[in-house]
Formats: sequence, structure tokens, C-alpha cells
Amino acid sequence: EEYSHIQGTRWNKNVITYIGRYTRDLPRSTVDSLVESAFSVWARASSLTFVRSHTRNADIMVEFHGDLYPFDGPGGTLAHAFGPGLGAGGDTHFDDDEHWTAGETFNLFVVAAHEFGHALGLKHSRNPDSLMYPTYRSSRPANLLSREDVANINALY
Ligand SMILES: CNC(=O)[C@@H](NC(=O)[C@H](CC(C)C)CN(O)C=O)C(C)(C)C
Ligand SMILES: [Ca+2]
Ligand SMILES: [Zn+2]
Ligand SMILES: [Zn+2]
Repeated sequence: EEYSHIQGTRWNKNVITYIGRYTRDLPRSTVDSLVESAFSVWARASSLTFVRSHTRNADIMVEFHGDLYPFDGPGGTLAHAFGPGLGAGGDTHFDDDEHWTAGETFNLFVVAAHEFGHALGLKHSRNPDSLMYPTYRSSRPANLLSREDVANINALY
């Protein structure tokens, strides 16, 4: 879920940096490629570009953590992200009590793409076909973004 109390509306730049941590569920190289693919979903639909950083002052920190709020053990909430901003702004956290996969439930690429939508400033959609719909759906269409998702990211950047 997005944390509106700290987020701004959008990043004031088009090149956004990120740095990632890892889960024991997958090889690090797999996490790297799934995260990069999730960012490229938004890069392809907008004027944004995402650059992996190796310094801690990256815009978006990708982390995995267990039983700290709002996480709740296996199932339930899968991840959360802060809207654009300094410090924790843009940071994206995955519940490490989930089983993260590159295929079946829960698919890290699909969840990351949703979370990165929040990290860019997008809210939830009421359209079940949209990536920004608040419930996880494993059988997502090939083109992850709905026309609404594309319209919303381009209305923002
Ligand atoms: C399977 N569990 C769910 O479908 C849960 N939904 C989520 O964990 C959202 C992330 C999904 C959409 C990737 C939380 N969210 O909005 C983060 O930005 C519940 C619907 C149970 C809350
Ligand atoms: Ca959970
Ligand atoms: Zn969400
Ligand atoms: Zn967190």
C-alpha cells in the first residue's frame, strides 16, 4: 500500500536510481533481473529511465523484511512501497515471509512492478485489469499494464 503521509506526487527527474537487497528464495542474479524487468515495464510506457546504483543514496531502495508492520507472515500483505520523496520515499519492501518465485505464486516480477508503480507516485486502481489493482493476480496478461496504467504514468511524467 502507498504511504501518502510521506510521499510527494512525483519525482522531479526522469532518471531514477535504485539499489536492491535480496531474498533467500531466489539466486541474487534472478532477483536482479526480475527487479530490472519490473522497472522496464514502466520505462517502456513512459519517459522514465531506471539506473542501478551502488551507493546507499539511491532513490528507490528495494528491501525484503519479515514480521515488521505492515507485514503479517505468509499470505496477506505481500509488499508495500513509499511514494516519491527523499529518504524512505520510493523505498519498496517485500514481505520475506512469502515464498518469492520467478514463476508461480508469488511472482516477484509482478509484485515488484505493482510496487514500483507506487514508488513512482501511482495510487490503486479499481480496474481489475490494471496492474495497480490492489489484489495479487498470478495469471497476469503478457502486457502487464492496462491502458489505464499507461495513461496514469504518462499523466504524472
Ligand atoms: C495475496 N495478497 C494480496 O493480494 C494482498 N494485496 C497485496 O499484498 C498488495 C500488493 C499486491 C497487489 C501485489 C498490497 N499493496 O497494495 C502493495 O502495494 C491483499 C489483497 C490480501 C491485501
Ligand atoms: Ca504477508
Ligand atoms: Zn498497492
Ligand atoms: Zn517495510
